[in-house]
Amino acid sequence: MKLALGSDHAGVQKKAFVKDWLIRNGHEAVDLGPYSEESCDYPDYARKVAQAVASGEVAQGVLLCGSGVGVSIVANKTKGVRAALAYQPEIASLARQHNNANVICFPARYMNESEIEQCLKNWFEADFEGGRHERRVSKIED
Ligand SMILES: O=C(CO)[C@H](O)[C@H](O)[C@H](O)COP(=O)(O)O
Repeated sequence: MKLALGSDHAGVQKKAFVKDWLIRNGHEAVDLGPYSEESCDYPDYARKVAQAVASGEVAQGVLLCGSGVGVSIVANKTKGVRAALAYQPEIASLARQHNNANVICFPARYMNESEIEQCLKNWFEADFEGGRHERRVSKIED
């Protein structure tokens, strides 16, 4: 799968981990920045990732900031994006199963690499369940 990645300075190290993990697991990772730990503003990068997902340039996105909250707020302002803040593996599964989320957001300052890895595994293993959830997701799009 082709994914776009973005963060702010707080997420840049864990973004590198996610990028490496994605490539090792057969995905294509488009890193939209930032590329250093110099202080920057998460809306700039979250918007880039959200637009890449909404345009169909990539299938899904991964965003990181200190708490994960800022990037998820920004990404969810782009029509067609359903960004989920995944802070534990079950939430990552449910974000796909119930919400058909297409962007996963991580709190880089509050999760270690192993916790992020388990969330990524769950995210890719889970499928949207449709049914009653289809109706609810349609209401989001409306
Ligand atoms: O936007 C955030 C909160 O939702 C992120 O956690 C940012 O990474 C954080 O605000 C950055 O803070 P800093 O003090 O400028 O490093």
